[in-house]
Amino acid sequence: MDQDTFFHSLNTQFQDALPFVAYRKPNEERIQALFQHDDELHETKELSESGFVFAPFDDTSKMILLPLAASELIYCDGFKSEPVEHANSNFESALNQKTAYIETIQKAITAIAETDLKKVVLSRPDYVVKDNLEVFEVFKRLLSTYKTAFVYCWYHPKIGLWLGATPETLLKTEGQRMSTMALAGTQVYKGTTDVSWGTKEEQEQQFVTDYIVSNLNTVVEQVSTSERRTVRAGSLLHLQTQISARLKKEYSSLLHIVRALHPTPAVCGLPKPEAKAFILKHENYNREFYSGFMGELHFKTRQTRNTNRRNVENNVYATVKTVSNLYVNLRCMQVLPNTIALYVGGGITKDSNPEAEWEETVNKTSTMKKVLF
Ligand SMILES: C=C(O[C@H]1C=CC=C(C(=O)O)[C@@H]1O)C(=O)O
Repeated sequence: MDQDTFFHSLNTQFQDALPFVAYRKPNEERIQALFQHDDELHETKELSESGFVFAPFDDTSKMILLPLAASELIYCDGFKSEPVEHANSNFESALNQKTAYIETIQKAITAIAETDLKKVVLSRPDYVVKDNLEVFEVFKRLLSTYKTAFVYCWYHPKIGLWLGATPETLLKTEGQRMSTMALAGTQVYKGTTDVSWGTKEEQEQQFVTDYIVSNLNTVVEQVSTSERRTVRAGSLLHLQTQISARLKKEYSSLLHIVRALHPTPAVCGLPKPEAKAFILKHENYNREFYSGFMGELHFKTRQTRNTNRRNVENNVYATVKTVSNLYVNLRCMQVLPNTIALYVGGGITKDSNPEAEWEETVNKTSTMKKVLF
């Protein structure tokens, strides 16, 4: 489908107040959209259905599903990126937001010194006042600006409207293979990925890798980890380790694996229960879908393989694979009446400097502010 028809269909679905998601996976050309036929709110408890899941941070709250069986799937292959002028990224944050955030960071540093807590990811909403947001123009700007991210626009009339461009994969599964990543540590991109990292960032990222590997050990086998490398996410850099493994037969349900991972110490902390309790007690707002996860559940992909060049017709083997692609909902915004809520956070450890942690969240808001106008 061409770009104009694709965006026209999205607009019609939105005007009709019907649920949809439009998204592009990292480094891919194709934008896909799932249009649900009615406005029913579907929930998934087991992650066993085919469709698009949108799950909150709090793993005791409802995971929303746009079921493939109740939706139409459309594609756009020829999206033309447009140069984006990033003029308006300097929206000011209220001063009292800063004071409150720094106080919470200080409480976290004290808790880390005095209890078993080793790392906690604190976050905050940042509000931008804006009337009549041109949602699909913002979505196009996200698509044009963040090619290596998972870029999405998700809507359900009974839940709300979210957009984002996240650098973090939660989980990919294809048949018996799975992969994930440990992403943490942040610095501003200054023209090169050849940078050095402080001990705080290296330790923070190592916590995430160790946690993922040890938690996965119960549900997978043959775990392998890549070298740690620096990756770019828009105007920021992070440390990343890729982790892959084979699913154990008895644990190959997606829910088992997601439970072993989500919420990872990249968005929650360590130990997980203590970090989560700290967040729920001290953050003073509801994260909802920020730092939750989202993506394709059990999509069937058909792969053809040619085994004999001479007799093509009789030797094309088609295998149908079931794949799931889930991403952590970071660098995202929620569109509210006359206001946009941007959500940003960062990992706090014993070595955190509160002022620098505040600055890190300010830098993270720029991912979204750059595409607002
Ligand atoms: C929690 C966020 O980022 C996570 C992912 C990468 C680096 C992070 C950090 O440096 O703290 C965070 O763990 C966010 O962007 O809101």
